[in-house]
Amino acid sequence: MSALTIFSDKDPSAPLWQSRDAAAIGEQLTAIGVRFERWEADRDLGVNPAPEVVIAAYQHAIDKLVAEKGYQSWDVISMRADHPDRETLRTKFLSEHTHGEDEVRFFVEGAGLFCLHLAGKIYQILCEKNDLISVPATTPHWFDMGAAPHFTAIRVFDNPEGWIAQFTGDKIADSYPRLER
Ligand SMILES: CSCCC(=O)/C(O)=C/O
Ligand SMILES: [Fe+2]
Ligand code: NI
Repeated sequence: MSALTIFSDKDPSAPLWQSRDAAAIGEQLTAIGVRFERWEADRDLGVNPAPEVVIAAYQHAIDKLVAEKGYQSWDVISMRADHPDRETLRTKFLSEHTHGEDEVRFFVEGAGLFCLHLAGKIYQILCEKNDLISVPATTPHWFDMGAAPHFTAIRVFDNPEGWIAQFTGDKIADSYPRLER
């Protein structure tokens, strides 16, 4: 079940607010300009699907996003507990960063923790299968896939090159809870 936990960005010791209720989560995230919706990730992908398989299975969802917002490229990120690059990638995404475009992700398997740093608060969003999230461009954030990652997400970009990030150099992520799994 997806979840949202909000902290002050000055105090990681106790959450200010927490919920697993979809409507309540949606309300909080809409208030800060984050799109969060439950879509249907109902296609059978088999075990460890290749990116082409994921794209083909969810072309209808990609087409919908492209028609809505004119996105220009997309890819698939899939991580498993035995992936040889899991630690390197976990460390990279755990560094606070921004993008010059909205961060649009559709989770079609597993889960990951998005952490947004905005308006003096940290919004930790546990995204799970079926969740579509769009984080506004320039929002400082980090992402935790956990020590034993298991997720597949479609990433949709507003530029032909794909994933481009600017790291803020802020070590704030080190003080906040990580994905517990
Ligand atoms: C579920 S996609 C996570 C990796 C990524 O693309 C990103 O920008 C994290 O912040
Ligand atoms: Fe990001
Ligand atoms: Ni799975």
